[in-house]
Amino acid sequence: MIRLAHRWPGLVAGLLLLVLSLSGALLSIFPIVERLSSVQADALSTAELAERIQAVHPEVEQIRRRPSGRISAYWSENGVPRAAVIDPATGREIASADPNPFERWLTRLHRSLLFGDAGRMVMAAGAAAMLVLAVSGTALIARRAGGWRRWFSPLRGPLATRLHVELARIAVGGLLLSSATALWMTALTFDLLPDGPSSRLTEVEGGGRTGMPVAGMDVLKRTPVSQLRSLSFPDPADATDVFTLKTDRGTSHLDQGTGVLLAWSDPSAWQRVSETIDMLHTGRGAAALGLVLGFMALSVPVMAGTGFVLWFAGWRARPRIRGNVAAGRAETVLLVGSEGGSTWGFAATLHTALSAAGQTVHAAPMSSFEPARYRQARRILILSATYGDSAAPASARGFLDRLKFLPAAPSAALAVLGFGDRSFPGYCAFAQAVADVAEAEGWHMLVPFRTVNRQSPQDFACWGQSLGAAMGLELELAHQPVRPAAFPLTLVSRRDYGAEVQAPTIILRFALPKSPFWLRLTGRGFGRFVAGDLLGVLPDSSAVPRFYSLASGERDGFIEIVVRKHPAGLCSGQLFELRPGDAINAFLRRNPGFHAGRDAAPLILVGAGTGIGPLAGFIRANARRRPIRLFFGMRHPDSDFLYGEELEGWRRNGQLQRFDTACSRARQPRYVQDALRGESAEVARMVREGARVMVCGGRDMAAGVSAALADILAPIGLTPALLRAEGRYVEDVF
Ligand SMILES: Cc1cc2nc3c(=O)[nH]c(=O)nc-3n(C[C@H](O)[C@H](O)[C@H](O)COP(=O)(O)O)c2cc1C
Repeated sequence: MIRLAHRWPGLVAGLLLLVLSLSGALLSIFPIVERLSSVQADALSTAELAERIQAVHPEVEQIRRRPSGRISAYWSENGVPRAAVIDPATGREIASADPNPFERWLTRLHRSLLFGDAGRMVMAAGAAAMLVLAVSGTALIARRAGGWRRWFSPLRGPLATRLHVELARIAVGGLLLSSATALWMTALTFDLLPDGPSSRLTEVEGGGRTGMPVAGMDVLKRTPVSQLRSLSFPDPADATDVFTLKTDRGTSHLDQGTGVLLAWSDPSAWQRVSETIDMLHTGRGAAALGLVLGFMALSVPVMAGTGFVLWFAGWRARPRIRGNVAAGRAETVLLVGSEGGSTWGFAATLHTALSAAGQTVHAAPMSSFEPARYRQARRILILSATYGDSAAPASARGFLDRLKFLPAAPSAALAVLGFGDRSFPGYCAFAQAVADVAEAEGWHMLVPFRTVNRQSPQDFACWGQSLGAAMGLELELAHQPVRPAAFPLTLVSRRDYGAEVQAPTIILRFALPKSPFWLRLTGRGFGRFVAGDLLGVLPDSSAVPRFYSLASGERDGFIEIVVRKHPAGLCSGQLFELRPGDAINAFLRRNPGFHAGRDAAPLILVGAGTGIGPLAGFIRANARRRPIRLFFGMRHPDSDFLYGEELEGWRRNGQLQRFDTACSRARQPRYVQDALRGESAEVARMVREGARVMVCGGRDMAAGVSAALADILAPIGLTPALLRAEGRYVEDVF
């Protein structure tokens, strides 16, 4: 909803916003230029100023002072009205009082697009669009950052996103102010707000005398020029006419024969508010603020450009399903939960097969779930992946909550198919949770919950058969996984380990691929990454990627992974064949659940075998020298001590406080959990002081580490589960 409120005003009013912001930014320069070029006379009294001007121009009718301090005078010469900027020191004219024609044109363009009242209304609509964009943008930034307090937290994602959000979080305050004040000023222009003085002056008449010199009038002597707005002179031939003095405090009338104050009126509260708003919007009287707001307005063209690029990239990346029927007309509603996009491919295959069987099918992301719209639906089919600890993939965010809070289960029957990878501890856990909640809420299940491991076409075809049987259809789902978009990565170096202990392992280092600016802008480049993210490697004859934890971050300038050779493993087999100069096809997948973070909390890193990869990446990136302790398990120090030399170097220069190793095939075999127990007092102390524990390696090792940690933490009243709930115990297991 907020996203829609942000997208549409931006797309519809984009050009208008460009004109508004650019003209506004240029206009913000004039007040400061005027202020710097005006001769200031704030130390003078209004009486002295009026006397000097009257000495040079006896016919003077009015003196005005602008918020910049510029003084101008108005008089008639032979019946012709004249106006000039005045030097307050001499009372003489120094320049024409007419505004600069460019400034006048720009002001008209900014206020009304040069089209009078109709133009004013269009520009007001532009200001309203800007206000909606600023408010919705503020909410989106806070949501993205994870709360208001994290407003300036570091950003990730494509260049266009980062530019857009980075500028927005600096400029949004100024844009909110400029657009809200613009709307107020438009309302004033169209008389939609009251704007008169609080006590209306009744007709004031002089006492019938004339000729008192201005220099002698007490009120004018007591009014410093810094408070003056205007002084209107009376007609000397009309003894009832009076002086009118307008200052920051109000309006007064003076007898021209005695200088006596005849009447006074305060400005109304509305007037004061309107004047403040005028000042905030135009910078007149607050030139420096005006300039700051002008600078902020300059961010609008960049945000409009990047906003358009983001919308266009999202529109292009949206999965296209041919013949998708509207939600209200479909008998079958197909909801998809996907992060990397592969589940959409399965959904397209299912959509095609059901449509060919005569069904009307609507496919949509799970996040758009709204049962009230599915008026004709007889069944809802959910295909969903799982990411991390039972977490929802991107296109299914918020689904479970909406499911739980439905007033009643719909009459349509439900089928849930989970997509996942058995190597993760929470195999298909999110899809399973969806099926469990739906059953608990009383949904009728069309077929039992099933799963698809590693995008297996066979698992999918099998589920298709049971679905077809339940629907009374012949459903053959022959899915060909689509190869994800990948980048060629060239191998720079390889280091071999572990052959002697039957654990052949390599550390592979690839060059960073160079992506053109346009691809980086739209997020289609290789992307930014840190250690702990994943590299999806596509073996030559398969469309299904294998994921490896990254042992380096983008800042290191290379891509590094650690690979163990699996007997008959297709991908690891191909990686072991690589020689420097050879290339593979790979892509990046973010893994925020296993990042070291940028805070200073101490880290306890525990890994075995190839699990050292991301942990080594964290240590390498530890430029700030946060306290890190490493526990590393291997088979034999002479054979598979991965990163052995680097670890010693990192320890010497303070990036690593200490490391302990455990060797399972040494003379005294030990596992990494034994090393952890050997340091239990120190581990407990670090945890008590806020350390985070990060474990990477095989599932058995992770279970052993968890058990050891449970024993170590028991005396201080903590458990691994408690730490996990606080995000202080994370695992990356395989
Ligand atoms: C970072 C990451 C975390 C994952 N976490 C899990 C998980 O916890 N459980 C699971 O069964 N599968 C997990 N998977 C595997 C994906 O769910 C599986 O590959 C799925 O087919 C991807 O579908 P998608 O491309 O539509 O997102 C994970 C994959 C990645 C890359």
